[in-house]
Amino acid sequence: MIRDYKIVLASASPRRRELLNQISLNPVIEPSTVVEVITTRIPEDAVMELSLQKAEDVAKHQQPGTIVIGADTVVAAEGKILGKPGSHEEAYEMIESFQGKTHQVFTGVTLIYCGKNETIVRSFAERTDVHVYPMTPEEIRLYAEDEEPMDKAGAYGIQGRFAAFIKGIDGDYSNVVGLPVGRVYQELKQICEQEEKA
Ligand SMILES: Cc1cn([C@H]2C[C@H](O)[C@@H](COP(=O)(O)OP(=O)(O)OP(=O)(O)O)O2)c(=O)[nH]c1=O
Repeated sequence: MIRDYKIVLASASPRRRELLNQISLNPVIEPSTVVEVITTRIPEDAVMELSLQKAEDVAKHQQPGTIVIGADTVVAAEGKILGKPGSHEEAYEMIESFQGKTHQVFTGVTLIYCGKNETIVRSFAERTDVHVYPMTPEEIRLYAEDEEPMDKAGAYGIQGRFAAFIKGIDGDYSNVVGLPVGRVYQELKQICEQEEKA
């Protein structure tokens, strides 16, 4: 059973911890300090790559019987991969580029099971399409000036004030907030089943 394992979340994101708490998992928080390196322009591959780097960094010093979760979220709009904005001006540009349109949010997740004699590594990526209402320059300015966009990929929080501009989504909501918890649970279950059979 999943609750027999120690779960470590290799992320400083409070949203990811809350999403795991929502499904009754209470991970130990150990954010990774790895320097993130992307070697691809394909968003699915980039987020899996980054999630693997974060999970591997934290898995190095775990006891047997631990499962480490690493994750990374980006927004893809008009062929560009957008992470967190570096300034309020950059937040404005990001939001301006996808107001009145549809963009994609990708979250990559890597699960590493540290066993006595073996290690199991599973990486996957989830995509959610997000449709945004047209916004006036004033609405964009007011939102981009706020602190809410500054620690979020694509410079918005669907769970926050930006909900006023969300027309709809196709895919998993929790994936946009930073962790596709349904998929994470299903993958964790498979690791536990694999380990219990061994
Ligand atoms: C698009 C979107 C992103 N986000 C957040 C999820 C992630 O926390 C963040 C993307 O940054 P990440 O680099 O994926 O994660 P992080 O820096 O918060 O944490 P760590 O590197 O330690 O794992 O953006 C929202 O909260 N709401 C949204 O609508």
